[in-house]
Formats: sequence, structure tokens, C-alpha cells
Amino acid sequence: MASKAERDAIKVAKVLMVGAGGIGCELLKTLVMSGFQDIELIDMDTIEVSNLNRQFLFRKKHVGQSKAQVAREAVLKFRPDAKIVAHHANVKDPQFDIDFIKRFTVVLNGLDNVEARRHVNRLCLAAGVPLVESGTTGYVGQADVHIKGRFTCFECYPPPPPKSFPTCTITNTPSQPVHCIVWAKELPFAKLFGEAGLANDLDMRSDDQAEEPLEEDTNWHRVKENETPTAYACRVFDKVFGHNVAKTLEMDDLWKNRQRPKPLYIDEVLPETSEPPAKRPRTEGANAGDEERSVSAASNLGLRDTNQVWSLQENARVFLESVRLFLEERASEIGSLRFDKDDTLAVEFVTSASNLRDISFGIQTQSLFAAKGIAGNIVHAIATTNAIVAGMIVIEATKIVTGQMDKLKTHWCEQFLRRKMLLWSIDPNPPNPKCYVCSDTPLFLEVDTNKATLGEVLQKIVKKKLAVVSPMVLFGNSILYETGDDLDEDEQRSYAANAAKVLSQFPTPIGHNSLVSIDDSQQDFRCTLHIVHRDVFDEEKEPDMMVLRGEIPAVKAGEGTANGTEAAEDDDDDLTIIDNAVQEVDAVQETSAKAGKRKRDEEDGDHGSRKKRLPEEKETEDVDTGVIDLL
Ligand SMILES: Nc1ncnc2c1ncn2[C@@H]1O[C@H](COP(=O)(O)OP(=O)(O)OP(=O)(O)O)[C@@H](O)[C@H]1O
Ligand SMILES: [Zn+2]
Repeated sequence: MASKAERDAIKVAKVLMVGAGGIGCELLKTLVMSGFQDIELIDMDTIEVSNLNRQFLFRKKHVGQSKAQVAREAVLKFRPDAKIVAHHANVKDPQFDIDFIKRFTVVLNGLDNVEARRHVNRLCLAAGVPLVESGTTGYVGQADVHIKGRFTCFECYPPPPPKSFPTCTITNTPSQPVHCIVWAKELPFAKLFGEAGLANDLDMRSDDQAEEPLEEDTNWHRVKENETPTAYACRVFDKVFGHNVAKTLEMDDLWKNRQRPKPLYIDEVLPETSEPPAKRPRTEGANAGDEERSVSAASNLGLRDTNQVWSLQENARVFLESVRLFLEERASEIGSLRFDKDDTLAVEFVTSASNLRDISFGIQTQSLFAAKGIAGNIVHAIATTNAIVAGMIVIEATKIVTGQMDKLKTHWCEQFLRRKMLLWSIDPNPPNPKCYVCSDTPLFLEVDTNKATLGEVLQKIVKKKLAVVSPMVLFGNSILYETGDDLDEDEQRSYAANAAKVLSQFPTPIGHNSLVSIDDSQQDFRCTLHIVHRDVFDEEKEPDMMVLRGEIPAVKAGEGTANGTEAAEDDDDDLTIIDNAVQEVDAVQETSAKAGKRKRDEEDGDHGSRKKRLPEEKETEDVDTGVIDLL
């Protein structure tokens, strides 16, 4: 039981909450129930139907309304005396500057993306306000305390290398369902329905192996004159599951130590290809967009159970039917489609195509539900984990506002018993003296100074890698680049011209050993890039053609992580497919998990790696790019 002084401290503490989603709803409720009374919350989002299963402050009638506002109103109903200010806004907006943050005793994050977390981290470091960071992935969760100079900041340890698969595995030698799902999204789906002419790496590599004349091969995915949709679908089927697999069988070396795949041809799989099902009548009152999106091959074929694993014939029928439906019902979208996990027909196409490939290669097939989860990188959120983590955050916030700094802890919620425990807490780690965000460690940028432009450095490194929002670039005594509404036209023109300049072509050339300073006044973040000139880059492994290196110890792939990001398991090193969505989910967990994990491993002598935990409950997705970047 807290003393009167502690209860008073809790009452007057000013708390900023960022994010009013899964963790945020739990957090706001637990805060007010624990006596906190002065709270501001920021969330940029509106409520969606898919939030309702776990964001319990929201009801169906609130769909479309601001999360922050509705959360505030819901909590005021049972704690009318609380003072809650809701901001329906992005935390990166300039109004939430360092002075804004300084008004708070503590900041609590319930976010779902690394960029926003990094931004809040910098604001809190600059304002000198303690931050309690949190994250959950399925059954696994974590709450971490970050205090400048005392503990790690959110960015003290970099995220692990993202999940990757070698090209050869995807195009020729898949061995897991995920390989076939990546293939289905990136090859047949992208080729048949995606952006016209936008070849990707996988695509080019598969075409490399083709022996037919280029002209014929590059057009195989186009509908021929007088070809019916079903005839087209059958031809595509034979090409991708029959002919292409037969081609890879000719590469004898590949199969020395592997099971040989079996090509599939439509005549053998479905000797009597049935007539396409009759078109369903359009639903009264549905608008055209909704109606198009609800077109479903599986429903047309009576395959309504999304947990059912389809047979070979069922997969073949869904494949043919989904191709037919795209051609007949969604023709206007063909040529511009991107895979979207919420697009029923796209998921059906990808599920059936990946399952057919699974069957060819002797891999376990997946239900539509499971394939959708893998294809959309869906990690199913669990309301209980959010509630537990929200409790952990409030415990730490309480210690901070009551001055019990020596009692602060990092907490985990585990999926499996570890030393007979599901909940763990340890002392937070001290700051990483080599962190470029909270210390002055130098950063090195390896770049071809005779080719790269300042704009490329800004885009690929300063914004993407360093998460700087409004960069100012200083070199010697000159400002080379700046952003902001207050720039006059001349300045804008001059900075745009500088962005287009190659580094070595500035009046004082930027070359080997030059020092370029980056400053973001919004984040009160600054760092110096030590330029290292380098001519040669590996286009596949270093696709940015520039590499940022700090003294931050690199996290080895497979090193124990809460999310178990693992290194590519094949020997082939000729390609890396990075799944941004997986990376993002992983990074969230990993970044917050790592520091403490190391410490805990030291304590219990466990240096082994933990494996990925794939939860099975309620669906939520905190990233939905669904797009796999090819590096
Ligand atoms: N830059 C940002 N500024 C303000 N709020 C943010 C920002 N980035 C993320 N958020 C909010 O953080 C919350 C994270 O909640 P959660 O992880 O439950 O995601 P969700 O979007 O509600 O759910 P799902 O993505 O699973 O449908 C979201 O409500 C989101 O709007
Ligand atoms: Zn740091």
C-alpha cells in the first residue's frame, strides 16, 4: 500500500501517453485506476472494426472516430475526476517539441512502430524526461525504463538483421511454407496482377533460367487474343507449377542432396476442369469498391472454412477461380495491384499458389487463415499480454513519480516457462557508451563520394537509418541543407540544388575523412558523419550503395531475441529478401528486449537463442506493408 506522500505524488504527476491502441487502452485504464489523474494522450489513428476485439475502450459505434478522444471519454465515464487531454495527432508533429515533453513527469509509450519510438526516445533524452517503453508480440511482452545517463536509451542497441531468405531458396529450392508464400506474392501474383513492367529480382532470376526465346517467356503472363479467362488460368498454371518446376529439375546439382520436386499440370490435377461457377448477383446497396473486394474464389467454390487445409484439387480450383475472378471482376485493377492481406481474392490466390508449390516440393500446405497470417506478417495480438504489459508500465511509472529510482526494473512476459517463471524483471542496463543517440560516439559513412548525391545520403541514411525527421546538414561553416516552413524561395532552391549535387562536387568537396554534421532541432538530435570514401559496393548486399557504421556492436543474427529473428538458413548467399514488416515487428521487440536479455543471460548463464514464438489467438497486425522489399 502506497504511503500518503506517494499517493499524492501519483495524483499530481503529469503523464504523457503515446498510443491509444492495444497497450494504450489498457494503460489508460490502469493508470486512472491506480490514482493517476493528470494525463495527456496522443494517437493519430481512428478506430477500426479490427481494433474492437482487444481495444476494449472502443465500441462498434466509435468506428471512424479518434482513438485518443474516444479513449478519453470512455475513461472519464468511470473516473470523471481525472484530467485527461486527448490529442488526435502524430507525435512527430512539431507541436510536440522538447518544451512540450518537458511539462511531463514521465512519458509512456504504447506505440506500434520503430520510427515513432525512436522519435519519442530522442524527445525524452533531449527533455530529460524518463520514458517507459513497451511492446508486445503475441504472448511475449516487455516494458523498459529509459532514463538519460542512467539506463539504456531505446536506441542503445540496434535491431537485428531482418529476416531474410536466399533468392535461390525462393525461386528453386523452397523448404518451408513461408518460402512458397513469398514466392506466390512476389512472382505469380506480382507478375499477373502487379505493376506492369515492374520486374523484381526474383522475377529476373526466374527468367534467367528460361530457355525459350525471351519474347515468348516475358509475355507468358499476358492474356492471349481470344483466350478465355479459364483457359488463361490453366495455361498460367501449367507454366508456373509444371513447366518452370520441370526446368529447375534440369539443374542436377540442386537435387543432389534434396528431394526432387514434382511438376504439376492442370490436365493431371483436374482432368475435367469444371465450368466456372455462375457469377454471384451484386449485393443491394453495396458500393462498387466493397463489392469488388468481397469477390471470393473460395466462397464461389463452397470452401468457407478458413481453417480448412485444401486438397490438391481444391487448391487448383481456387487458383483457377481466383485468376478468373481477377480477370472478370477486377480487370481495372490488373497492372497496379499490390498484395494486401485484407484483399480476400489476393489472399486466396496466394494461398492456393503457395500450396500448389508446397505440394510440388513436398512441403506442408496451409489453411487460408494460416497462409494469410504468414503472407501479411500477422502476429496475432493477445489482449492479456497487452494488459500485463500495461500493468508493468504503470508499476515503473509509479516508481518514477514517487522517486524510487533505485527500484526501477525491466520486465518481460514470456510465452513459455523459463526457470518456472512467465514474468521476469531485472535491473535495467546502463547506457551503451557507444550509442550514437545518447552518447557522442562517431558514425562512419562509407560512400562513393564521386557518385552519391547529398539527397541520396539524406534519404537512405539520414532519414531511413538515423530516423531524423527534419535534417539540417552542416559542412565546415556552411549549411548545405535544411527543411522547414520558414525557408524563403531562394533558400529552398539552393537546398534543392545541393541535394542533387554529388558529394565531391561541392565547392569544398566532401571526400574521404570529411566530417558532415547532421542536426535535427525538433528532436534535439545531432551527430557527425565521418565520411569514408569507397568505390566498390556489393549491389545485392549493400543495395543503398552506401553503408553506415558506428561503433555500436552489431547484433548477430540468431542471437537470443524475443522474436527470434534468424539468419538465412541456406548456404546460398546470393540474395537477401528483406521483409520490412517482419523487420518492424521484430525491431520493436528486439530493440527493447535486447539489453535486458543480455543481462539476464549473463545472470542465468544461458547464452542460447530463443526461437520465434508464433501465437495463435486473435488477429491484429501492427504493420501491414505486406510488401517484401528486395535488396
Ligand atoms: N507517430 C504516431 N503518433 C501517434 N500515434 C501513433 C503513432 N504511431 C503509432 N501510433 C498509434 O499507436 C497505436 C498502437 O496500437 P496497436 O499496436 O494496438 O496498433 P493498432 O493500429 O491499434 O492495431 P492494429 O495495427 O493491430 O490494427 C495505434 O493506435 C497508433 O495509431
Ligand atoms: Zn542510447
